[in-house]
Amino acid sequence: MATELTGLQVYKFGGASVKDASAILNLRHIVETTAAGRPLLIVVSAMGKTTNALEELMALAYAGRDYTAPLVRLEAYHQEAAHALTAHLKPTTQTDVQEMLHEAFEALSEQLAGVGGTAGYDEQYDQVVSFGELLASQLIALVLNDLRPTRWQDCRPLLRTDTSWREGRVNWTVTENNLRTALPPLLREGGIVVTQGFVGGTTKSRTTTLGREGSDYSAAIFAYCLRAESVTIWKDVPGLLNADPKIFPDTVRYPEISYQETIEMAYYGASVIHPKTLKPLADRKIPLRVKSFLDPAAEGTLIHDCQHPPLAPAFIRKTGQCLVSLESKDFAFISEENLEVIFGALAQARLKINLMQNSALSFSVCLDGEPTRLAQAVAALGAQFRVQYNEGLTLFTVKNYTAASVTQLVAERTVLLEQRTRSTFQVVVRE
Ligand SMILES: Nc1ncnc2c1ncn2[C@@H]1O[C@H](COP(=O)(O)OP(=O)(O)O)[C@@H](O)[C@H]1O
Ligand SMILES: N[C@@H](CC(=O)OP(=O)(O)O)C(=O)O
Repeated sequence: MATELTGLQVYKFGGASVKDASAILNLRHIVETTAAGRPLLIVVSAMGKTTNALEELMALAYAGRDYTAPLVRLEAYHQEAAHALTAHLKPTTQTDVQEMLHEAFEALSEQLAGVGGTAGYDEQYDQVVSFGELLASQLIALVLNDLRPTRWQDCRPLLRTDTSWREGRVNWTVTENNLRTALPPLLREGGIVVTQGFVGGTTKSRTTTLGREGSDYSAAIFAYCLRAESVTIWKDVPGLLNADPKIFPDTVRYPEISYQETIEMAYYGASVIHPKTLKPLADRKIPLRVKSFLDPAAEGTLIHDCQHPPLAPAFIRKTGQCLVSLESKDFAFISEENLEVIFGALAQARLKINLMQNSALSFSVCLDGEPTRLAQAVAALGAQFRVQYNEGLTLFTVKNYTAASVTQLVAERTVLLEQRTRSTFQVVVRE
């Protein structure tokens, strides 16, 4: 029976914020100083680059190659963090951490040893790659339990997805019902629950993942289903900026921004927030804060249902793009019938269109350059169309562009395709 829970905060900590012992102690400090006495659900990602390491292990195991060295490295990385935490934990917690790591790595070794056989690659990938979040969430639950009663919750029996391996689609009805039954009793009276981002489970108790960088989305799923008061995602940046500071100099922070603007930025590729995160939050008008785990007292960005004056132009860079041009072999115009065939083949290959443009005889699409999927689409279209493509390109999008921002962007870059609406400028370039 579902019971109401009021005042729930959801905190999401990504890989960078839990990458080592000092990051985990910083997380504990944030919880201690910002969430005292309130029900708190913490969603965590795998530590640092663990998901990449697990992907590598999976690929080696599947290819029947030796994966001992990277597995030892991954265990040593987690052990190093546990070791550095020792002085900060109660003796019983230290023992619990050691036992947890031992059991988790035994289970991972067993899983890797069983890779192969009849199940497909993607299904087995999910069983292996989910370990990062399972490990990190258990470690953090133990560390926080020294501070305040904290429960670790395996999200797999609760967050129900279908069997779209590596991109599990959420069954919202079942998930909402499960979460609203299981979590409120654990969260009442200031309790903390720590669970995993990125991970879900099927009806048959198989593990699924929600797509790379999907932990932000997990936080939104939990918040939506539990009708949270707010979500905070803790990042290594001061908030949502008008561009990635690792790529663009002189960025500015948006103190406040609407769901709609943010959804568009995420859609165009602003990697700070997973694109699926905003819709569930907007549907229930749950505010999303982006805050810096390096400066938790700073204001950050508030994303919510609001009106605001025009924002400073936002620059978004998406690398690894492929520009495909299709021309009908019989010189026929690009017609609706042709487009139906083209879109059908792209959808079949699960390729995502980032930009498209048509002229009388040719149709161009800019896609994420996923080689296997691209080859599948090209093979399907090759009989009917002359297919040409350029790989290794970059798609820039400028939202709320000005003439000066566009001039600056295209200067000294080879432009292959350009498009603009009243608010958005997009250009495919070779850098
Ligand atoms: N518009 C933007 N504003 C802020 N950060 C951005 C933006 N676009 C891209 N980023 C990048 O997003 C990174 C944070 O996101 P991410 O690495 O996914 O965090 P985590 O994995 O810790 O959740 C920042 O370090 C920054 O380089
Ligand atoms: N660990 C997963 C999920 C995730 O969202 O991670 P992060 O929050 O560090 O982006 C990944 O790397 O894809």
